[in-house]
Amino acid sequence: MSKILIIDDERAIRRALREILEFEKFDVDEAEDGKQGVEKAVSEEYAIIFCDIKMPNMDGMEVLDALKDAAVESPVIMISGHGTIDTAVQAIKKGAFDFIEKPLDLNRILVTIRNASDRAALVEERKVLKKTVQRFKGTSIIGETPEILQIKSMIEKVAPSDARVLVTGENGTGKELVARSLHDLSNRKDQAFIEVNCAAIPAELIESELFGHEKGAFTSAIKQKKGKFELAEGGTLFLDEIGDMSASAQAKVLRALQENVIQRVGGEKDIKINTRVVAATNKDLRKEIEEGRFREDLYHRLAVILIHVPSLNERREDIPVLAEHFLTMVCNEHGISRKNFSPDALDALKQTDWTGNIRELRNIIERLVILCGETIKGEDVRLFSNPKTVKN
Ligand SMILES: Nc1ncnc2c1ncn2[C@@H]1O[C@H](COP(=O)(O)OP(=O)(O)OP(=O)(O)O)[C@@H](O)[C@H]1O
Repeated sequence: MSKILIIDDERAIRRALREILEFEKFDVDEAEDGKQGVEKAVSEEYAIIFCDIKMPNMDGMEVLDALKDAAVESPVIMISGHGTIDTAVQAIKKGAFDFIEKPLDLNRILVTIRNASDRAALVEERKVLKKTVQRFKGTSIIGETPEILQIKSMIEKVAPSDARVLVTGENGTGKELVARSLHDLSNRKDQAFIEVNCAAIPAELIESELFGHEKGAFTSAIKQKKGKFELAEGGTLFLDEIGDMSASAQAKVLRALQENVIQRVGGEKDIKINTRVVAATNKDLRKEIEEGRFREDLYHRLAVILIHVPSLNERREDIPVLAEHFLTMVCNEHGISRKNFSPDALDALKQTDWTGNIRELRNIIERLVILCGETIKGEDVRLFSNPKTVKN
């Protein structure tokens, strides 16, 4: 239920407004002077604020200024008496949403509330968009160790070419982030980036997933479907966990890469494709080849450029900058003011054994943000990260 704040020194006005608003199923809060009103508006989020213009000590205009300084975004509706209409007009110029006049008119109040609610919904939408943009921005590759700087420079060099790239590294090291950066910095950036997790799709479905199928190709193929190679036309196809692909799918992917054509399952027509392939694996593909599980010819087609992402334990110097980055990101996502790390918290994070790499670091920071106070301390890290993994 939306909450509305009434700031007015006159109890009778507060009571009358409250009755109207509660009848309309709003949750109502009151403040009997400007100072108390500002305090409430800063500490709690209100859908709408009603504020009297003429009040002793802090008047409505001063309240408006204070709310603006505190970046309170709730629409403010001024309550104006006979002598204050001019001031009410000034208030609108200053950013108040609207004003109502005493004596209170039910219809006028309801119309104003409806308009303000629409505005509040827009403000909310803008906040969500802002967070999404921040999250998206947060996907740039963070790190300053020589290993990461080398990866970034490699991405910049390789991205604009159409060369295929094989990204290797343990789970959670940032392989997908590398693949996305390659796409974002390429001439294909305005076309699709399509991801296929080869390990997550059952062997019997992977071919249809990658190449599509014709109607009737198999029992459940009730209509024709395009595969990911076609959907990524002009863009980038990211084949994640390629080391888990079945032998028969490997043979078909090889043909697609050699000839730049595919055939849908159950189809006979060759379809030309212009799709850049970036693949990733946490497996040692050389070993997979030796043991007969991965085709060497496919390996050479995929690994024109090799980018290896080191584990987080191999680049502990990046932990503070990554931790600060995730702290900002997580606080924004949760809509709370930014917390901070004490120096010993950063030391404790640096000493932790990160078997799950950056994904695990991000998760632990989210846990710390939710569970700890304003300043996250070393003892918090030891308590809330997996205790067995902290090195002494
Ligand atoms: N250098 C980095 N800077 C900022 N964020 C990163 C970095 N590396 C990884 N991340 C973040 O860590 C998480 C895991 O990264 P990503 O999914 O790219 O790893 P992955 O190696 O592809 O994992 P998996 O092998 O399990 O698929 C993501 O949220 C990603 O945005």
